[in-house]
This record gives sequence, structure tokens and C-alpha cells, in this order.
Amino acid sequence: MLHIHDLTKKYGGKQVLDGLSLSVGPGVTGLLGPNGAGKTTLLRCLATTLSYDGGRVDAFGLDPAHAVQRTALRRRLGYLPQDPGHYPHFTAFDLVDYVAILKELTDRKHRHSEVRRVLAEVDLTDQARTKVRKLSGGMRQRLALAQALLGEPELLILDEPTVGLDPEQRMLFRALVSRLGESRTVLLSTHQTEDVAALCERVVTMVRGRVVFDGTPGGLAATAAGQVWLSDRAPSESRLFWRTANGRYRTLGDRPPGAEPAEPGVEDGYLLLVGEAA
Ligand SMILES: Nc1ncnc2c1ncn2[C@@H]1O[C@H](COP(=O)(O)OP(=O)(O)OP(=O)(O)O)[C@@H](O)[C@H]1O
Repeated sequence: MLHIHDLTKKYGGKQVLDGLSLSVGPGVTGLLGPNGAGKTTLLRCLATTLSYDGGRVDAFGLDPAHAVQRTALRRRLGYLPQDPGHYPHFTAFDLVDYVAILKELTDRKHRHSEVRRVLAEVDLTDQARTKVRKLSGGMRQRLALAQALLGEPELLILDEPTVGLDPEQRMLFRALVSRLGESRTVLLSTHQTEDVAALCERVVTMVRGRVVFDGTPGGLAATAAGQVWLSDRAPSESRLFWRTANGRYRTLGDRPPGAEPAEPGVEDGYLLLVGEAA
């Protein structure tokens, strides 16, 4: 279980985490927020790659601000950063093996069997001897996930894991993360409201370093009830509308003349919330 209380972080004079509090339990929790909301900063603080200025983090009873406990916590978490550094000339096996060495898996036989295990978990056994530069984007992302799974961490922190994936790869990745969430705490950031609707039991929305929504994807959709409209003509007053695939206009907010109500989705709730909080 992960508890975050009143977390603050500034870069120079800029407040990026602004007294953020949150508790995260087993299953998949999605972190949604506009660019610059502080998602990566929060995930890096939790992954112990960045220190915070104030507040408290308690992960499995361990405090990352405390040096000894930080080391113990690192053994229990896996982190997929936003820009995982790929070494193009390494094979998939050697790359994960290299991370395993950094993670202090010193016994060679045990380490190699662990590398094979995580490659199998992300379905890359057949690519173990393939150079990273020859892997597709989806395979590289699964490889980055494989290194995060070394040592069977109880907490998985994934920063925009589906970015750049085509729809089929995204679906495969979602299935994989969903399976991982059955036995672990998974916290992932994303810009994709579809990922959240398809994958997350819980969604946390962040704006300017604070939590503005914490609930189920259905609950986020429900916040838009009575504020989603469909019409044949573009509304003249609204800022929040777009033309849908069937040529009708979807408007968020006040009812445009002649519009009929529509079923709200996660994206509608998110856009209204972020629009109001901005
Ligand atoms: N090392 C840094 N030094 C200075 N400012 C930074 C640094 N890292 C991030 N920032 C700033 O902090 C703010 C929050 O950035 P962060 O990357 O945490 O947001 P985010 O929600 O993950 O955004 P995105 O969705 O675009 O990845 C941004 O305004 C960013 O420019």
C-alpha cells in the first residue's frame, strides 16, 4: 500500500507538486492530467529517482526520504520511465541482464533465469537474442516493462507506457498491464482516456500539482452528466466541442440550441474537469 501525504516539489520558483495527497492500493490506478500537471515528477518521487521538498511518502511502511529505507524500497518497486534509455546495440537479453546487474542480482545463474522469466512475461522470449535496434516500438516498450518486472516488485510505476504504440500494440500492452495488476499495485500515467476506461479500476486526475478527481472511470464519466450534447450544427457559443466521425457535433457544457443529450464518457468528464480547474 502506498500513501502520499501533502507532497510538495518546486523546480526553481515553480511549484510542480502542490500539497498532493493520495493513497494507492492493489490493482491498476491511472494518473491522468494535462501536459505539465506534474505526473512525471510525482512518479519520479515515488520511484525514488527524485527527491521532494516536503510531505511524506509511505510505501509498504518504507520512507524514500530515509537513505536505508529508500534502498529497501527500490528492491520492491519496478519503474518504467517516460524515456527509457535503449541501448540499440545490446540484445534484448543483454539489456535486461544489464539492468539486473544494476539491481544487484549478483548470482549469474539466478540472474539469467530471472531475465528469461521477465522476457517470457512480456512475450519476448523469441526476441531475446535480437538487437534492440531491430525491435518494433511495441516490442521495445515491452522490453522496458520487462526490466521493471525484475525481482517481482509489488509496486509498478509506469510513466506513459502506451505512448507511441499503434492500436493493436496498445491493446496487447493493456492486456499485459491488466494481468500484472491482478497481483500488484500498478500506478501508470497516461494521456489516453481510452487506456483508463479499458484498464484502470481507479483514476486520479491531476491539475497543477494537485488531485482534482479520485474515483472510478465510471465516476469520472458521471461528472459530465447533463453536460454532453449532440447537434447537427456547430455551436456558436461553446469552446469545448468537436465534430464526430458521423458528422455530428459533440459539445461539453451548456446545451446548444437544438442539441440532444448524449451519454457521457471518461474523456468528457476529464475535459470538463481539466477545463474547470485550469
Ligand atoms: N528538471 C526540471 N527542471 C525544471 N522544470 C522541470 C523539470 N522537470 C519538469 N519540469 C517542469 O515541471 C512541470 C511538470 O512537469 P512533469 O513532467 O512532471 O509534468 P507531466 O504532467 O508529466 O507532463 P507531461 O504530460 O507533458 O509529461 C512542467 O512545467 C515542467 O516543465
